[in-house]
Amino acid sequence: MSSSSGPQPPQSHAGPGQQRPGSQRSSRGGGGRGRGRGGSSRGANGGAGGGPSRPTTAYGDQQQQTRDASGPVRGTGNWRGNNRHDPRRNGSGRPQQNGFANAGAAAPAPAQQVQYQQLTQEVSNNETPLDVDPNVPRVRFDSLLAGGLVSAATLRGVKHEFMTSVQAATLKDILLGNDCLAQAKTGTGKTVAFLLPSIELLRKQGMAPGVNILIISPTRELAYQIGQQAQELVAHDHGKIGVQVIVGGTNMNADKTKMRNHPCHILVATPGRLLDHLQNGDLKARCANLKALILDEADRLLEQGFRQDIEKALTFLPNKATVPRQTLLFSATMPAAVKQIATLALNKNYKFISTISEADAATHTHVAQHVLEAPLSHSMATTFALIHSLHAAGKSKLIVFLPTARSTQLYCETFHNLMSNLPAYEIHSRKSQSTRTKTTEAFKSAARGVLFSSDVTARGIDIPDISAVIQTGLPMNREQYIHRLGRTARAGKQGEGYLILTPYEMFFADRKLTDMNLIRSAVPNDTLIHTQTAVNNALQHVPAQTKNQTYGAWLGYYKGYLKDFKWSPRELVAAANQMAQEMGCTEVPPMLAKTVGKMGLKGVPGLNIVKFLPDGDA
Ligand SMILES: Nc1ncnc2c1ncn2[C@@H]1O[C@H](COP(=O)(O)OP(=O)(O)OP(=O)(O)O)[C@@H](O)[C@H]1O
Repeated sequence: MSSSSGPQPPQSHAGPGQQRPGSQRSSRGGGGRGRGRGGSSRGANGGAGGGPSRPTTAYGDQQQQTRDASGPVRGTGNWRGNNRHDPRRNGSGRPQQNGFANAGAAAPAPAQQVQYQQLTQEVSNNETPLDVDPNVPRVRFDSLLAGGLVSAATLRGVKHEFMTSVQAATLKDILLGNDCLAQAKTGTGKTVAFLLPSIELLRKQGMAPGVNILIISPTRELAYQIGQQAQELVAHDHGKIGVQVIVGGTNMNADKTKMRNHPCHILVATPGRLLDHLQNGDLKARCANLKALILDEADRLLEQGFRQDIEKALTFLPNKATVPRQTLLFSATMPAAVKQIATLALNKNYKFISTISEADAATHTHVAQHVLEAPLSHSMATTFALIHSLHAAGKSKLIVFLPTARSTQLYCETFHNLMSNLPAYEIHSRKSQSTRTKTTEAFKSAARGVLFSSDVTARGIDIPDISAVIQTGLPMNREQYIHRLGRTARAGKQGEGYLILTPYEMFFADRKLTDMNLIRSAVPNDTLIHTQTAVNNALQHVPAQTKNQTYGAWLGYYKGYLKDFKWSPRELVAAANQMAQEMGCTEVPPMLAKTVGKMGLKGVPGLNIVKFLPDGDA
């Protein structure tokens, strides 16, 4: 391996004086192709440099107390492996051409770091009951009946006592039939906000044959969840109002049979499957009397990637001039660019309703948000050390978001080999839909565990009692960061957020999240050292196929950030090769020429281009 050109395929990484897998190797996971990135939200260049954070004694103290409570961390049955080395000794920064990280980059100033324990204390004293404005009297659901706004039949399905801000703020406009663009923070009850009055209108106006309300969701999991909530709201009607869900990854003929044989007044769909049915089934005819169109997570649906499907789907719906319909767009985030194109679906005189004032923070103020800077070689160890610390502190229902399906798989498989006392769950687009559904349901009802997830659960998913959300690697954009964070601290509950970035990814925290009051934190050095060695050992049991796929996906994802990182393609490949080495790959993972071509990396030195991939690597 030359120090100027990166590891040359197909040589082994372990040269003279270099580390062998499982000795002093360190690890981290990578990314892969994300589905459509929001160009507008991408950060400007900068922020590279920096290095591993200095350990905070305070976090260490907390860890110490944890140890006192739960036995010694080092050598406990929770962690496997006993090699020792200092994971920080390689430092971090730009990838060297030999694939090893730079040493000794600057650490963040200690003043920026915060005592972890003190922080949780402060937060728990600062309870915030749901998204409620203290200046506005809370509205009881049953008062809507007295006021003649909502019928007893509709209210019978509601299981809550008081309305949330967004439910109160949007009710009248929706009941009046106005088009609405509504924005409210994550976990504040937007689903009931659009379902309840829409169902009430359905009752008041009478149901027409076919689909009356069409709801579009960007993910399958969210579609099922909305379907469930709609079902709950109409359950006492004993099937008079039919609710159905159609999503990709399932049998289309089964959808058709169900729509033919059972009532389908409210249809929840993901964009691709919806379009398929509109183009290739009889759904267009079924929508002939459509009264309401609802886009949940509207900003995501109007972003590149989904927008074309939505635009196309709209062309199959009845002309609004002949069949008037109401359109509702809901989301926690509403970038200006989306507001501009919202008229694509909305009437010109639509109402914009937001329960987030301009001065208000985009996220819940009762959610402490931490940023941990860790070189790529220690991202995984930092993540797992953090999980361990949180678990030891009794915060044991966690979600870890990763940039790609493959890195999600790598983290989960490694975690399986590492922590035996906390169940791990894995969800991403490479899993079958039935597995995804089962995993979501199992994790929803679990008392504790770690869900490793790609962005398929980033938006809308309502999992009770998530103690903390960890985001490792670069989120697709600011909005996605907010939605992922929003999986915790829902419905007024407490929660914490952690963002683990490499020094060159720090531009995202520094430029895109300036208003979030991120707290610089660090995992204590001794915990990190211990975890790193355990991770190295655990990685030896992860199949080469997972590592190879993680490598390819990482290149695909981070290729889009070269400008932000101020990297050349060669530096990108060098960083990927370094990652492969640290994962314990014995050679640079193979890639097909056509894949490399699609990524725009043709001719970049350091890649291992092969004619055929090993079995199963595709
Ligand atoms: N009026 C209410 N009072 C108390 N809890 C409520 C109320 N309305 C909804 N909830 C609960 O709040 C939680 C979050 O609701 P929901 O999933 O609709 O939030 P959301 O605003 O759509 O979140 P996201 O932006 O993440 O999609 C759910 O568990 C729901 O049952």
